[in-house]
Amino acid sequence: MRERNAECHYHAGFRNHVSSEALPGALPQGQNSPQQCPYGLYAEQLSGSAFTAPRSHNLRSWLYRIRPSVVQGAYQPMEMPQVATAPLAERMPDPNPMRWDPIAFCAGDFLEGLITLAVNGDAQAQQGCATHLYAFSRGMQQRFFYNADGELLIVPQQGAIEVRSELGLLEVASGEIVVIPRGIKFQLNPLAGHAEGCRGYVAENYGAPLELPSLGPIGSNGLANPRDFLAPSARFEDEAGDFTLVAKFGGRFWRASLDHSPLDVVAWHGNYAPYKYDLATFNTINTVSFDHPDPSIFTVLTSPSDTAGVANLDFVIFPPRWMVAENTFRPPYFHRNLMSELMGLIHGEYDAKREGFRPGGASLHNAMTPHGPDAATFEAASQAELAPRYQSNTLAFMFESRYLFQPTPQALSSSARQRDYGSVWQGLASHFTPHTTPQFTP
Ligand SMILES: O=C(O)Cc1cc(O)ccc1O
Ligand SMILES: [Fe+2]
Repeated sequence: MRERNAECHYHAGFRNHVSSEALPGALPQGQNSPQQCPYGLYAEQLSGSAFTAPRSHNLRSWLYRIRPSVVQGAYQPMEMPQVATAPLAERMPDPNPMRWDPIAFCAGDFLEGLITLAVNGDAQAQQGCATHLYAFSRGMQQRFFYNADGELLIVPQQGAIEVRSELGLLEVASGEIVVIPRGIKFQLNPLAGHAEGCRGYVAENYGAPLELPSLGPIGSNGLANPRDFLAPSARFEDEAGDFTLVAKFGGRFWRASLDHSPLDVVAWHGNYAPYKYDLATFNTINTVSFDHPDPSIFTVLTSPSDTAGVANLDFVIFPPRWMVAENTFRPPYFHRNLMSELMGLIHGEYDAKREGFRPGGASLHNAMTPHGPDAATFEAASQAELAPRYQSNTLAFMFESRYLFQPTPQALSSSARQRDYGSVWQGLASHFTPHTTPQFTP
């Protein structure tokens, strides 16, 4: 039976090896594939890495389920035209800075409310990512989904969601994130009481699974601490009916019929599972002397590429924090970077932009495109009194990648696009005074 309002139970720790059972004794002891599993369950291994990946990166879970996943109809192609995959048919990345207002809510479910903003890399080469926006208002009902093209990093901006997954239930509010690994079947619904609409951002990571960044000289604690990541406990549905399993595979959507709920895993063990994380638990580190450090100090999770230190995808946040830097222009500096930056705002205001960057909106600054504080921010921060100040009412984030983001045709032509975005810097006048004597402050 479906347990609608069951409590969520979590296992704490990043990518821990978890043993979880919804019925006592459902996990086989001492081995993975006994001749007969407890309760008449089927054993099925789900691997998220090559079998031969180094142990530190080896990901797999053993699922003990009512029916094995092979019990399903044939896959048929289906249309989902608003969701795109890299590479796009026409390759023409654009160096212009771009910004979008929040998109409108659709009356449908999570999949119908998903729109691709920009993509990079090549999904089949397992490089790069897609960035999507979602805005939906109803549950997936009889539909379930898995993504063979990448793992999903979901950033709710408005409205709490529930993720009913094969490995258990996660409830995720705005200010939290959830990561659903490649291949895991799930259903994403508004959490009860959030039917007014759910909106947020998704990074579909084609590359190496997200991991915690190394801390270098910071030491053994700080930034996102492993204990704050939560994986769900086993929880199953033994339900017959007409269900549809939607798969994203090779850049296309497919559907297969099912006569039972695919969320029928009674017990599991392993280290391949969805997880959630509350961004408020991020241990923010910043200067206590002068200057504005690079935003890599705010990295929550990173998907490394084959080149050390050059990420396939970084997930970076700009959380509430104390600003204490002395004799410093405190907001983000003007810059041109190798890495390409796609930003979103969960709530409040972002300190580089006075107006126009709205919660639920997005901005894009591709490699080497100049950007930074808008003219109003520059003028105000150049004159501001530099007392210690708590920067509250803010939670922005960045999907940062070594690969150029290419907006989709629908993002380029969208009415949500702010076509005059570049004008936010054009009021920056010359203040050059060549005939005065500079005042150096040590
Ligand atoms: O462009 C941005 O707003 C992101 C950003 C923030 C920051 O503090 C320094 C560099 C940077 O790219
Ligand atoms: Fe930037």
